[in-house]
Amino acid sequence: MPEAAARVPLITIGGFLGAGKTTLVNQILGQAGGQRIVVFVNDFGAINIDYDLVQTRDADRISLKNGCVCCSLNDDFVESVVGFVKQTESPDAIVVEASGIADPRALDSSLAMLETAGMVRSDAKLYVLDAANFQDLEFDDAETIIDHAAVNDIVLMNKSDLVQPEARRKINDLLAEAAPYSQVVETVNCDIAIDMVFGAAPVSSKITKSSGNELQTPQHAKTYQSWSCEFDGLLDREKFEVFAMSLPGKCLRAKGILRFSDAPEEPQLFNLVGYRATVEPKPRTEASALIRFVVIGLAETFDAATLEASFAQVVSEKRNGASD
Ligand SMILES: Nc1nc2c(ncn2[C@@H]2O[C@H](COP(=O)(O)OP(=O)(O)OP(=O)(O)O)[C@@H](O)[C@H]2O)c(=O)[nH]1
Repeated sequence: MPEAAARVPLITIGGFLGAGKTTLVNQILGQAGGQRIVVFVNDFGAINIDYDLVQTRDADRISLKNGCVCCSLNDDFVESVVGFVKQTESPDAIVVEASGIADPRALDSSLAMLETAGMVRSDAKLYVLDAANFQDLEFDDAETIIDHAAVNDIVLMNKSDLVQPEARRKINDLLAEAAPYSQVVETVNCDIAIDMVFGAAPVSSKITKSSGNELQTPQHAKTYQSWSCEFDGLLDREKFEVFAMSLPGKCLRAKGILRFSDAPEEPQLFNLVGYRATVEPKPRTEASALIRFVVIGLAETFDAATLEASFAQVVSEKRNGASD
């Protein structure tokens, strides 16, 4: 069995839809300074957009597609981690970004297996909490977020730039009660030092709050549904803006890599979290030039057919493609 020090350090990143998990992955990669960090990305939905946004070379980002890591992907995940660790030049560290609907406890058994086999050293478990969106959540959703946050070593109270000190204090109070062993760090764009996350002694094993049932049969508190499309073409910017404004209330999260007919060579990154939408130039990666768009919502209110029809009105040119 490899020495503990020789095991590859592994951290996990959880957090609700749109909290800033991919932003955190890129913060860590930006501070890696030549170290090789392999990133596992588990988007919910058929198209893994976060994969495109993780700023590392293709071979070192692994998309866990077609499901949520807490439900269906643990075997693939374990096998893939083992494959990387056994490479002649194994990675310096591994980062796992769970999907925005995953229960952070769900990876515990896989991580325990990998640790027992001497493959990885499980470092900090991180949870990104969207301080801005938290204020708009219904009571049971807010409870779920706090419950999920509480089983992590470090909680990033992210988007601190968007909330008043009083709101931050309330969240801090809730976390102090529910997560006394977690370290809470207020962040903007998940600006945390890499030294804080690697080598940090996990404290989550001390946490007693998680119930045995949840550990064995992780369930999502709610049922989610997504609609996505991917094609080679262009969108009408004004029509897209009207479409985007119609989304809040119909979905929880939307994101996309878009190309508009007035600037086809300048791909844009669209993000909608709750009621907050942004469009900005897409960071450069080696990824594809196709338009990719994903909308995620609660199954009980989600209307994929209407979304698809509305989005079709926004397309000004389509060369080929597919949607789910
Ligand atoms: N104002 C503000 N925006 C932020 C901050 N952190 C992240 N964002 C924005 O929030 C949006 C969602 O960020 P992501 O990193 O994609 O969130 P995510 O958790 O990976 O999203 P999913 O994987 O879809 O669940 C993006 O538009 C980010 O630029 C922050 O601290 N402040």
